[in-house]
Amino acid sequence: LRSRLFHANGNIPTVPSMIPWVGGVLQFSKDSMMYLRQCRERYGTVFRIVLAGRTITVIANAKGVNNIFRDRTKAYNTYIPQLRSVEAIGGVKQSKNAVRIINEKLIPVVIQSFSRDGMDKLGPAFNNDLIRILNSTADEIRTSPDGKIIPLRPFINESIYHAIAAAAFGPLYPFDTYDDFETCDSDFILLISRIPFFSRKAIQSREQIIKAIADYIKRAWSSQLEGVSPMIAEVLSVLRDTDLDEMDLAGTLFTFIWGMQASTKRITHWLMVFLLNNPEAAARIRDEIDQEFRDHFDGDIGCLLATPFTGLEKRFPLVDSAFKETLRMTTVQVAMRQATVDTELVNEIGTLPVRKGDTLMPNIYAIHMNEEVYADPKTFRVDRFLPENRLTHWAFGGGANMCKGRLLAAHVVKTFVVLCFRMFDMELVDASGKSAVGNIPPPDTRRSVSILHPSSKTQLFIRAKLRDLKEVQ
Ligand code: HEM
Repeated sequence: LRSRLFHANGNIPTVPSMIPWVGGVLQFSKDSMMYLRQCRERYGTVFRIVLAGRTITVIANAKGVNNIFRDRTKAYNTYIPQLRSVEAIGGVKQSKNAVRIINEKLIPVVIQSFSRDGMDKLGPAFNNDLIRILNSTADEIRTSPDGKIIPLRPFINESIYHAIAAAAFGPLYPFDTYDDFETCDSDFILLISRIPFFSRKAIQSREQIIKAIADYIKRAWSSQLEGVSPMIAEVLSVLRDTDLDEMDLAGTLFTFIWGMQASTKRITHWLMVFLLNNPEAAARIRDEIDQEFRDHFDGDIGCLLATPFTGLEKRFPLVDSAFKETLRMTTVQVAMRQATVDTELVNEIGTLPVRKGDTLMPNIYAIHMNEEVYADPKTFRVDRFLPENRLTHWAFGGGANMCKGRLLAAHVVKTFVVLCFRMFDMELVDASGKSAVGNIPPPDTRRSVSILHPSSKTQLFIRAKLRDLKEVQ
C-alpha cells in the first residue's frame, strides 16, 4: 500500500537513511543483495537509494528493464560502471582515456572477434586445451578405482582459467597468475568498494597480475603474436596504437581478461553444483549427452572436439537449458545505466521521469526470482529453458551494451559440462567424503557482486571415477 501511495502521487520513494549524504552505503556494502531485497519488499519495484551522495533508481520490473535495454536512442550509457571497472579491476590511472579507447577501438574489434565466425576458430582451440587438462585429471583418477575426492572449485576454476587463457592468449600467457586471480575474485567486493585496509591483499594480487600481463604484452608483440588466437591478436594490435602507458595498457587488458574469466568460471561452478545436487537432473543430462554422442559424434570425444562452434551451438539442448537456468538463478544486479538526456521510462507501475545524469540499476535478480515470470523461481528446473518453453533471461544485460562474450561463455560452460559428464561419474561430497546432496552451503551474499559467490566457509568436493564408455556405446 505504502509503495502504491507513493507511486500514485507520481513520486518515486527514496529509501530513507539516518545520515543524508551517506545514505544506504553501509548496508549496501555489507550485503547489497539483502539491502535491495529489503527495499523492494518495502517500497515496490521502483525506488531510489542514496549511496555516498549518488542517487540510484532501482528498477525491478521486467517492462522497465526491457525498455532500458531496448532503447535505440542512446538515452542511456554505461560510462560510470565502465569507469569503475577499469579502476577497480585494472587499477587503471588514466581511466577516462581507457574507457574511451575501450568504447571506440576495443569493443568494435571484440564484436567482430567474438561473433559466430570468430568462435568457429576459438571454439575448437578451447576444446583441445580443455581436454588436455581434463585428461590429466583423468590420469589422476585412474589410480583410484574407488573414486578420487577432488575439491570442486579449484578443479573447475583452474581448468577453465587455463583452457581459456591457453586458447585465446597462447603459450606465452603467464599461467602462474591463477592464484592471484582467485584472490582478486574472492575479494572483488573489497576492490570495487575501495575499502583501503581490507583490500590490501587483493590490490597486491592485482598488481602482480598486471605486471605479469605487461610483460606478456611485450613478449607477444616482440614475437609477432605467435601462438596468439586471431581474436586476441586483433585486440593486442588495437592496444598497440593507443597512448596508454605500459601499466594502464596491461590494466585495460586485465579488465578484459576479467570479463572473459570471472563470470564464466562462476557460472560453471554453480551449474555443476546444481546438477550434482539433483541426481534426477544429472541423469537426464548424462542421458542427453550420451545420446548426442551416439547420434552426432560417432560416440567419440575427438569428433566433438574438432566440431566448430556453429556445429555445436544447437546441440545438447538440455545442457543449454541448464546453463540458462543457472544464469537465471545466480546473476545478481548488473548492467547499470546513466541517462544521457532527460527522458521517461515506461515500466509496470507507470511512467518514470528520468533526468539527464540519473543512474539506473536494473535489479535483474529480483526479476529472475519473480514467480509471475518464472514458476517456482527458487527451484533449479533443468528443463525450464528448453526452446519450446520460449522463456528469456536478462543475465547478459541487453541492447547496445549487451555482453559481447556471451557466445564464448555459453561454449565454455557447456563444453566443460558435456566433457565432465561424458568422462567421469561424479558424486557431490563434503570434506569427509559423505554425500553432500541436499546439503549445499548457502551462497555468500555479502561477497556476491555480479554472480552469487559460493560459500566462503564450506568447501564442496566431488568423488570422481572414470566412466567405462564401452558400456554406453
Ligand atoms: C557467463 C559468463 C558471463 C556473464 C554472465 C556476463 C555478463 C555480462 C553483463 C551482464 C554485461 C553488461 C551488459 C549490459 O550492460 O547490458 C557484460 C558486458 C560485457 N561482457 Fe560479459 N558476461 C560473461 C562472459 C563474458 C565473456 C566470456 C566475455 C569475453 C569476451 C565477455 C565480454 C563482455 C564485454 C566486452 C562486455 C561489455 C559490453 C559493452 O559494454 O558493450 N563477457 N557481460
